[in-house]
Amino acid sequence: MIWGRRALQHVKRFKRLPFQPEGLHRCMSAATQNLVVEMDGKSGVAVVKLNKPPVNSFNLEFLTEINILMEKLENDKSCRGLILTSNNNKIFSGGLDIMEMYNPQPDRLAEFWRTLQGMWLSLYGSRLATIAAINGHSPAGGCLTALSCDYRIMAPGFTIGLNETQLGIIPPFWFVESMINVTGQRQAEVCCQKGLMMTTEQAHSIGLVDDVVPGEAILERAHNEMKNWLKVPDFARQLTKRQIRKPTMDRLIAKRDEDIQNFVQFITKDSVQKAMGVYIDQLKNKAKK
Ligand SMILES: CCCCCCCCC/C=C/C(=O)SCCNC(=O)CCNC(=O)[C@H](O)C(C)(C)COP(=O)(O)OP(=O)(O)OC[C@H]1O[C@@H](n2cnc3c(N)ncnc32)[C@H](O)[C@@H]1OP(=O)(O)O
Repeated sequence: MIWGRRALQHVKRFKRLPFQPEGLHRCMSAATQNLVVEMDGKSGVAVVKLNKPPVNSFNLEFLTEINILMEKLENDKSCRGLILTSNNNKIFSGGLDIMEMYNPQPDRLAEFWRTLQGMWLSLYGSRLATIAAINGHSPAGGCLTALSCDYRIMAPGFTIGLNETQLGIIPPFWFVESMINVTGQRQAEVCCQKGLMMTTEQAHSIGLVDDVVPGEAILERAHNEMKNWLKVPDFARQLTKRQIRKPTMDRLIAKRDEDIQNFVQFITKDSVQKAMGVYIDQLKNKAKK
């Protein structure tokens, strides 16, 4: 588990999650209730439901909460698998909280990005078998989160993609590499450059999604798939995953500060702030209609 020093400082502001590995437990975060965790001590599978209305967008506090939980699961020897889904059956995650990037305080903006890097590093590099049960729309940061898992199951009728270029934003190299590593270079070139939001079926056809299952059956399917992953001895699976993912992770670890600086410089540009203001107005007006 890889932690930024500043992220750890931030973590101290949150209460510890009352995590109990034995038996079936439902544990709500004492701090914000943004995560619903169901841990089955018998199978060693934790189901984590994103539960931050209205759209499970990732702000600094939510990312920190996820990082705390990931650390707990990583350290819990009885936990072997993680199924990540949403408590909202229409939206898996709306991606990064746009309000974190609009009129930001530079220090908080940098901390926000470092914490997102931490979330990606911990999920992408997790020793756990990880399955995303994508039961709703999953743009941008939502797509990145799904891409960080080992396997993706998606319900029909929704959209997914790294749509940053459509918003005039450049997806960072680790977003793009996550896509390349799942879909291959050619498909990643097309969908990242064009900022495509794909239907479930389109995402399935390019390998971004491994399986398409109706929303009501998605968790059952995820549990069945998890059983297959957990038939493999943990040690062999974990080291193989590490071998495959390490070069991508190492590239971000080596450039973490530079990546934060690029992000802060880019987001605080007047032109980017102006475009973001227009985009937020469009979102809010759409919501009013
Ligand atoms: C070198 C260079 C390096 C540069 C490096 C820069 C890298 C940046 C990388 C960025 C990654 C990202 O994830 S950027 C974020 C990208 N995400 C998006 O664009 C998603 C936008 N949202 C949507 O498409 C939709 O809202 C969707 C999630 C499908 C849900 O649709 P619905 O119709 O169900 O709901 P809506 O009515 O639209 O939204 C409900 C409310 O939630 C708000 N809302 C929706 N998405 C939100 C979001 N992401 N953040 C905050 N708030 C959001 C709306 O404004 C509404 O607020 P009220 O009106 O107050 O109720």
